[in-house]
Amino acid sequence: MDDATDRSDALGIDLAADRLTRTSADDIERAAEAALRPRSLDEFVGQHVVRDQLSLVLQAALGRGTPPDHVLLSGPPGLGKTTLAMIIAAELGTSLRVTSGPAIQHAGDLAAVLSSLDEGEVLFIDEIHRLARPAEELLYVAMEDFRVDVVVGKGAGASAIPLSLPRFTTVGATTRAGLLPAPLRDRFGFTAHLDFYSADELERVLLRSAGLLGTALDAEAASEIASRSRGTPRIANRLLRRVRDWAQVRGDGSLDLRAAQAALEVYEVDALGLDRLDRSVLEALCVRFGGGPVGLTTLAVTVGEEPETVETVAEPYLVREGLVGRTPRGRVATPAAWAHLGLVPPSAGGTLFA
Ligand SMILES: Nc1ncnc2c1ncn2[C@@H]1O[C@H](COP(=O)(O)OP(=O)(O)OP(=O)(O)O)[C@@H](O)[C@H]1O
Repeated sequence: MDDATDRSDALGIDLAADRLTRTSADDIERAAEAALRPRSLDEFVGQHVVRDQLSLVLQAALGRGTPPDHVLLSGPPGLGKTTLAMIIAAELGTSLRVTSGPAIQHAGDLAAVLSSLDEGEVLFIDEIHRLARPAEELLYVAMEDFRVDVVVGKGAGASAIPLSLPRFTTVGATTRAGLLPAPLRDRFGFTAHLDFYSADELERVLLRSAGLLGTALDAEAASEIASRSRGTPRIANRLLRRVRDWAQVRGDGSLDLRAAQAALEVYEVDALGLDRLDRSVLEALCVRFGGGPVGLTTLAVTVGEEPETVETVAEPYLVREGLVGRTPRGRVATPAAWAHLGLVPPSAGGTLFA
């Protein structure tokens, strides 16, 4: 049994269910991530307000001996929503069942998951905004009344047989809270939004991860990687693994500033931490559309991505860094975007290199 499986088992995670929703390449990446996941609220770095609020919710529930209210976690990818769901189950001393909106094609799929839950379990629904409407409606009733209505037969002769469920806690995760219908949102007693991490917090994530990987990361290297991790622990951990590769293959094994800078150059992570997708979006905005405004769909087609990927993966960080603005007429490049690409905005003399 590998370390990741070991840790997952320790948290009672239903890996088999998780695998149903993942490709094998994702599995490998997730196994590497799993080994670095914090396992308790105390180990979870940053997000102080969310941690404090959640800790209260969990302690109160434990004190009462009843499952806590349903929890909704929103925020960009890689900020710790899945990790928090696992921590919630671990802190409650119960097991976690994992599924996702796209994995549930029909209401019957969800009914099957719900009816297999044990008392007090945590049901994690990743990408909950992508649940099909009939499944969503079934979930309303399950979350509120701990009941599913199993429909038997078709057409006029169909009837609903109520099936009561054990009390459980839903933890929903979404990168797009705005897409959740109000009736579903209202059924979560606690909602939290995870924000990008500061460089200091990411340094702590990195030093902790390096310790778990059994490597010594020096302070300068930690600071360099943190500043190029787009405020995201998943990216910080991924870059750390790439720096470790570089140090092992091309360096002398030390995870120092030289190794960090050289590896980040090989992997085309620029000074702001922008990756290829971020830069394609900026370049399309500035070079192709003269700085905008341009609609999300057009922008996504230009960079060869789904609009949802551009909107949830690239855009939040570009907006936060002040490189892209969102206006009612579409996305616009800010002066900082032109400067970052080394270009001069058209009003200042055309899309020439500065
Ligand atoms: N607060 C944190 N402290 C330490 N490590 C963290 C923290 N948050 C996330 N991580 C690390 O980042 C990785 C990604 O986190 P996680 O899978 O929970 O993100 P997510 O928000 O669920 O992403 P997605 O929306 O893509 O599913 C985890 O493996 C974990 O090691």
